[in-house]
Amino acid sequence: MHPNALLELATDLVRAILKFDAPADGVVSAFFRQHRELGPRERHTLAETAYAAVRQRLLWQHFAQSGSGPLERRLAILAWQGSESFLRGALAPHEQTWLTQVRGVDLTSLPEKLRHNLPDWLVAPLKERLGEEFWPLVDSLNRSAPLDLRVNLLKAKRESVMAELQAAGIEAHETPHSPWGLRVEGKPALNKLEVFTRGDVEVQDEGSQLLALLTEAKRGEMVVDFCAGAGGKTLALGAAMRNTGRLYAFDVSGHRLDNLKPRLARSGLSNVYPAQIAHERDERIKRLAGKIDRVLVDAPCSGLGTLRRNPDLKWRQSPKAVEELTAKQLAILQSAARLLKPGGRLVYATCSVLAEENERIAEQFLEQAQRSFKPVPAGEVLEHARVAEPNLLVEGDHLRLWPHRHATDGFFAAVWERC
Ligand SMILES: C[S@@+](CC[C@H](N)C(=O)[O-])C[C@H]1O[C@@H](n2cnc3c(N)ncnc32)[C@H](O)[C@@H]1O
Repeated sequence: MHPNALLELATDLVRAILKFDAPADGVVSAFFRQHRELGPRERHTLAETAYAAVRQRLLWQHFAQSGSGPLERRLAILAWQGSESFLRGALAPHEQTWLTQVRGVDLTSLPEKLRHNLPDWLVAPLKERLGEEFWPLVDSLNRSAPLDLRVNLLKAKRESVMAELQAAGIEAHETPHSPWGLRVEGKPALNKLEVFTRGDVEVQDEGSQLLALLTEAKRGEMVVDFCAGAGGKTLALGAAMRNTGRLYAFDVSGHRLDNLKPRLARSGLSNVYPAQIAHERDERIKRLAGKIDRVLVDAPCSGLGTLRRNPDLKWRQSPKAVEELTAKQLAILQSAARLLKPGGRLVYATCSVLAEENERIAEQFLEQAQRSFKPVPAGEVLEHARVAEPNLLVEGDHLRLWPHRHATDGFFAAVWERC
């Protein structure tokens, strides 16, 4: 494709993605469905450029005040993630001069807002919580997330998967904490490899694996994954149960649960019972009250711990949306808690970094449930689950993961035992 034709497409995609009227990954997929002629390298350049435009939107918009031509073309030029010579081949002489001038600006001289590219309402709580670690977090959010795999121990061992990947020219090493995890070098396509189609591995962030490990589901137990979605954690729980007992995968979204089906087929699990529920007080929940050994509540949340993968969320979320979510989170947690039998374990988790969605929900839950639930320190559970160096993963009684500290998404989890 001619360089300018690709830059024009990048301009169109940047225009579409910056409307923020739909999740960025959906906008990119829809764009590629309309442009089936594009090859993998072109798709990669377009997607990465669009994501870079979202990640550093404030900086690029500041620079794009100079220059000429359509604003989105200037943004696409600034955020370009393909080859430099290809880009230069697309630019008119005045654009070349402008780009060189802009690239010469000393970024350290710019106001903070243009360097962190975050909305004000998010900056304040992050600075308060992280202090000097705020800037390392900002740096980590501007990098892409590593590719982590969870080995399905029902079917394979970590060493054998590593050897098979290596034979396919893919370097992978053990994740630092999860005993199930592998971290792959680069971003190789995996979905056609036998090790994947056979169900020996699933793509899963190490942080998500740690949430399943905290649940410590065991052989023969009755377990509920209350907000199962496409079942990333369901699959990990089912394998931990060695395909025995009963694992209910609940979600209000039938569409998301449908995405669990092919993954379930690959995994070899037959102990999983997916079920769409109408809401958290569904009849099904009432029928199972007091009968369940372990419940994982991977609650719907702002997703602000996943900004490396979903940078659009920082512009699409708002304090009002977070407030609405917190009411839902507490309601789901309280309802899910009724499922547990005495001695049973409840795990509440989010992929948010905000205390409102995390510690505050855990506190409110315990205030109302202190006679029936007692907190369990996450560090002790992780140690018991053979997670390496659990002390690095916790703040007080809770699991707290950060992209800049742990190279995982931002995650929170609290654990309780039913008295
Ligand atoms: C963070 S996602 C779950 C991701 C999933 N556990 C995984 O590992 O792939 C939260 C899920 O909660 C679901 N949800 C929202 N409201 C719910 C409710 N009232 N009861 C149960 N699930 C709910 C959403 O449909 C969404 O799939």
